[in-house]
Amino acid sequence: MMRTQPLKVALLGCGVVGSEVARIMTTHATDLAARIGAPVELAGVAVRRAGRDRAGIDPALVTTDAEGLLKRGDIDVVVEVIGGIEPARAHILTAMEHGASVVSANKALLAEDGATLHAAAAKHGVDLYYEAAVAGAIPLLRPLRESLAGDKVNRVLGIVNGTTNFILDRMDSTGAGFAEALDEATQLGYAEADPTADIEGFDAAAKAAILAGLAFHTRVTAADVYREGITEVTAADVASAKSMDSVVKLLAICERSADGTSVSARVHPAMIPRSHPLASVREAYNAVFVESEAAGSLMFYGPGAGGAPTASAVLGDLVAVCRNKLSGTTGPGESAYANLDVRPVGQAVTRYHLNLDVADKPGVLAQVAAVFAKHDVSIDTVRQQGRDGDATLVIVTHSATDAALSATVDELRGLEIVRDIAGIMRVEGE
Ligand SMILES: NC(=O)c1ccc[n+]([C@@H]2O[C@H](COP(=O)([O-])OP(=O)(O)OC[C@H]3O[C@@H](n4cnc5c(N)ncnc54)[C@H](O)[C@@H]3O)[C@@H](O)[C@H]2O)c1
Ligand SMILES: N[C@@H](CCO)C(=O)O
Ligand code: NA
Repeated sequence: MMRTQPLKVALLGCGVVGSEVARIMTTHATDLAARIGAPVELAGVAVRRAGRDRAGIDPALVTTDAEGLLKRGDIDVVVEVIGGIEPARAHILTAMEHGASVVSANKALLAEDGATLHAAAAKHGVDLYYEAAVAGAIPLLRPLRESLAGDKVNRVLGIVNGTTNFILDRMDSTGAGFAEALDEATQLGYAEADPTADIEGFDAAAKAAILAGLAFHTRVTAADVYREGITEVTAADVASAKSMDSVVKLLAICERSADGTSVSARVHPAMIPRSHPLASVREAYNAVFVESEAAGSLMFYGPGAGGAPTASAVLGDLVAVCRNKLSGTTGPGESAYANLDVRPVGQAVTRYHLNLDVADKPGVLAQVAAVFAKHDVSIDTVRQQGRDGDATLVIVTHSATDAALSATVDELRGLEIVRDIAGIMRVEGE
């Protein structure tokens, strides 16, 4: 039976995502009502600046007083698509205190202080859903939170930032340098005016924290995630990867340790073989592998950004929390019972690629190999390219800790025969 009394929705923020949420709520109102079991009504839209023409939105609903809207007392669900930490956090807490469930796309806030929001949701008996916060439209958090709740996830590995994937893809396909590829991403509207959060890896690190928390039932914040962006990736690095039939991708990697007692999360550029499924993720798409004990490897792929795709995830959450409201229940809350240690990256092991410019004379290879051996870094392959008396050694190691590799590089730099070390990059996916 369809309830005739509508569920009231307050929209906070009416930018790229918010305007698409409002549009779909209007154009798909009949279907949404049928799926929920009650109509949903846009009861208010909080914006930063009033007076703008917002297509399809009744100007009478628009307010700059978000707190006033939330304190009215008749709002059932709040959709937060402002972004950033404050005032988004304050608004979400006010909404929950007044009995509203919350749908948010705010990865920065969830990764910094998800615990406070989850605690408030539990205290006030409301929902907190945020599928749009990671990998946009791709259903990923619900599968982790619900579909895989009976399995044991060991690893989550993926491309979770569209802007940087677009830049690296262009560098690979055209040979462009980083700055040139960033310009193109900006012109095409992929990169924001201030692209720092994307290119320095903050956006991906926030997403990695959220993924690790859900995957391992452990609180992981953005500060726990090791982070390197792509600003140091050069055309030469990409060319070097190409010569090894590999591509450079910005990866988010969340792992359970072999003994199962700790987890780690890291975001950094890495070389992966061109044959790896993540290598074929082009332009601004996202893709995430989830490796779990019983299910094996699952791959999630699709648009990770953009107004309409992100709104799709928001609307899916909206339907879910409205259904819960109607049936007087809430969905799963925070699951952090495992409380595993979160390891620093220095202890995480990966393979490394590096280019050493060395003098081309007898004994050089042995001296270089001795330094690797001294720091317990085992060499997998060495390829030598000669150049007028000098040579470049392209070295790929077996798995080593970041700390061991750094110590190796430091000592190599001190050798008289080593002219330069470049292209230091992790190697994943083999
Ligand atoms: N755009 C995407 O592709 C995408 C994808 C996934 C998640 N997200 C997340 O969605 C959220 C919104 O992103 P967006 O791309 O729509 O950003 P946006 O900048 O286009 O929109 C945010 C809107 O909020 C408004 N705003 C700022 N402060 C406000 C306040 N105090 N009260 C009311 N409104 C206020 C701004 O004026 C702006 O219109 C962010 O958390 C973002 O990380 C975006
Ligand atoms: N800036 C983000 C938006 C989606 O979260 C990206 O490029 O992936
Ligand atoms: Na998603």
